Amino acid sequence: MGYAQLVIGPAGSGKSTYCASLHQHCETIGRAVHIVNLDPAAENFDYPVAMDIKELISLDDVMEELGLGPNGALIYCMEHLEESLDDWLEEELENFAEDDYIVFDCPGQIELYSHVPVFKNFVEHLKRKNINVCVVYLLDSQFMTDVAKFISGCMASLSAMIQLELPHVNILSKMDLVRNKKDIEDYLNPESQFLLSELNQRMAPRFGKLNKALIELVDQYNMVSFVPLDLRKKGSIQYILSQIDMCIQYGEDADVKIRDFDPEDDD
Ligand SMILES: Nc1nc2c(ncn2[C@@H]2O[C@H](COP(=O)(O)OP(=O)(O)OP(=O)(O)O)[C@@H](O)[C@H]2O)c(=O)[nH]1
Ligand SMILES: [Mg+2]
Repeated sequence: MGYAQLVIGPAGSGKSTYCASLHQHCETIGRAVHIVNLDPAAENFDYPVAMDIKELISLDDVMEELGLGPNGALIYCMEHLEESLDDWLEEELENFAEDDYIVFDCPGQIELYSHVPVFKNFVEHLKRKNINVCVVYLLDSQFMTDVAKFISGCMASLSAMIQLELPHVNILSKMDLVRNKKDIEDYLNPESQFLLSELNQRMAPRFGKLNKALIELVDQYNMVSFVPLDLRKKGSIQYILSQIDMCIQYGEDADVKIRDFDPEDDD
């Protein structure tokens, strides 16, 4: 049984920084973790790259050879990854041990998680290899300044959740930049009534029904919860890691093994 985090979220939300911090944290506590770059445009890394999509395909090459713009080229690269799941990915995964913990640092274009099927198939492939995967969705706390942005962030995360059908942890990144912590706290575990009244206050009355429907949707999926990530605080990344570990049952197998040998079970 292997374990993986799929680190996704909008462009610039802090995915690669999170991966680097996670790597550093794991190194400090003596835990093995392997970070994989899945962004064909990424150039600089603050973590050792255990596996790199650029060895399969690079954005620059695609732009140059096919005359595509950056976004079209990215989609092309990711479609190429999708076609290479059974050979390139399969071979690369052979380099990991069966119970390794892998973190995939993904590109930031959100269409990749809403309607392009590459990650859906990527994840299916990991599941077939007996890897427990958790989606780690990063959202920049700088955009959590009002309810409309919050709802739009929730919708983007929700669409990834529905598409990928995986355990899902939402993270509010860059908490060190938040001046007024109180404003953000309202959004970490918000009450639906609070969101609705905020939204109604902000929008023209004719949006009342839409607001209600949106809030109900978010509420029904029970996903309006964010874990704050403040990289200045040591405990922050540790707490997030423990939440994710719980989602993918990391560490639980070890317990089972110990229990198997419990002398009380021996008759
Ligand atoms: N202050 C602060 N800045 C951050 C934090 N995390 C990321 N940043 C900055 O935000 C910018 C984007 O961070 P990245 O980690 O590259 O974001 P990303 O999501 O990997 O971006 P893409 O891969 O391009 O989508 C960089 O300038 C980072 O230094 C944080 O916790 N605090
Ligand atoms: Mg990145």
